[in-house]
This record gives sequence, C-alpha cells and structure tokens, in this order.
Amino acid sequence: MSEPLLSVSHLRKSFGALAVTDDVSFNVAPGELHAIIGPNGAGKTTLIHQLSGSLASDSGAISFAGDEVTRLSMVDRVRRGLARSFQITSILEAFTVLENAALAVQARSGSSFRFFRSAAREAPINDAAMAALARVKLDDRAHRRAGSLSHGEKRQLEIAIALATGARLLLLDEPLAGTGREESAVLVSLMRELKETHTLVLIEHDMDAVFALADRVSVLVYGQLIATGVPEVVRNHRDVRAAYLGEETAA
Ligand SMILES: Nc1ncnc2c1ncn2[C@@H]1O[C@H](COP(=O)(O)OP(=O)(O)OP(=O)(O)O)[C@@H](O)[C@H]1O
Repeated sequence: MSEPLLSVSHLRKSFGALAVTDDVSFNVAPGELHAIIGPNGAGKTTLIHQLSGSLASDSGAISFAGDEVTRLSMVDRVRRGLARSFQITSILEAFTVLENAALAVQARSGSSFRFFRSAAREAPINDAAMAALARVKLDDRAHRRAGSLSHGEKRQLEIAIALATGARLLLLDEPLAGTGREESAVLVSLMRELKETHTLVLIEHDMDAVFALADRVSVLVYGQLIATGVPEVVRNHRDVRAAYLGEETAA
C-alpha cells in the first residue's frame, strides 16, 4: 500500500469523564474513500472536528501528507489541503453561489476576507470558483442567491466551498443528512466522481451510500474503532453486527 495521505494515531478527546474518541488509529491512502460509520453518539463528528482542527485533541497524532498537523490551526490545515465540508450554516445565504465559492478560493490564497464581494469579479478567483462549482454541478446556479438553493444544492455548495480551498482530502460530515431520494442520488454520484481526483473521509448514516461508495469502512462505537476493512468484511464482522443490532446496517 502507498504511503497514507492521512494517518491518525492513538487520538483521544474527552469531555469531562466521557471519552468521546478513545485511542483511535487509522490510515487513509491517497485516492481512497474511507467511510466512518457508527451508532448515534459514537464520536464521529468529534473525530472530524479533531481532524479538521476545529477541536484540539487531548493526545495522539494526526499526520497529513507526511507532516504532523496535530497542533496546527484549522486554517493551516486547509492551506495544506485538508478541508472539511462545512455545514450549511456557514453558507452566506445573502451572497451568490459564486461569491460563496470565491471566498473559499480567496481564503486559500491567504488574502483578506474584507473585499470578497469583489473577489468574484477577479478573473483568477472567479475561474477557480467556477471550476469548483462545475465539479458539483452548480455552475448554472452561480449567480443565484445561495439562500435560494434547495437543501441538496446547499450540500453541493458546501462541497464546492471545500474544493475551492484547494483541498486534496475532503472531510465530509453526513452530506446526505436531510436530503430526499433524488437529492441523495445526485450527491452519491457527485462523490463517486470526486473519488477520481480526491481523497475522501466520509461520515454517513446512509448505509446504502456508504457500502456503494467506500473503499474501506471504519466502525466507531463508544469512541473506539472496532473494525476497519473493505465493505464486505466490515458488513459481516461479528462485533459490527452486534453494535448495530436493531439498526439498518446489520440487515
Ligand atoms: N462539546 C461537547 N461537550 C460535551 N459533550 C459532547 C460535546 N460534543 C459532543 N459531546 C458528546 O460526545 C458524544 C459523541 O458525540 P458526537 O456528536 O461526536 O457523536 P456522533 O457519532 O457524531 O453522533 P451522531 O451520529 O448522532 O451525529 C455524545 O455523547 C455527545 O453528547
């Protein structure tokens, strides 16, 4: 196997007495789509926060592209190419879809946020922002107000914003949450296309999507990874089936 792009080793985070991530170790190879699944409250979102840098880890190490990034800020991790797809709440609804993507391009170049309304009018920024929108099939919505997008389109825009930062590895936290069947199909096919060019870490409750897309799956239960492997092995893993008893994946 090639050198991992992301390497997580013995990562921990507690809130008070609650160990929310507890000695978590796994690797993600370049080009891999690695899904992290687990029952509600298992610690998946906390783990993504630790990987993105929005939450400091108590102990353990995170390496990205061969460099340790454990103590780096979120902005520094984004500049190195490790970006989280931010939640809808971070979309600026009053601005156009293009302006939202342009802001992310501008953040990558390190220039000030203050003039971002005009950023979309600067050719290099505009071109990069339009390219990110085209990747998520939102280029025809570029000049619409972001607030006017459907729920599924907003999730596409979140991914475009992460792409526009120049990310090599995208951390996607439940991109299908709250989407309808058609929206979800659009996002699944989008992720399949993104796999061609990007490394993805995907947290998702939709097991059909996970097992259709993932190269490998890790299972988090009460903060601990109980299994990592290719989908078929994980699906049939005894501990995984036990952890999910009564939940959809064991079906
Ligand atoms: N800031 C915090 N302070 C205290 N407890 C927290 C905090 N953030 C998360 N927790 C607790 O940590 C546990 C794991 O939460 P987390 O959101 O990471 O789980 P999850 O696997 O993403 O859950 P879900 O699938 O429901 O989104 C939960 O018990 C939660 O209440």
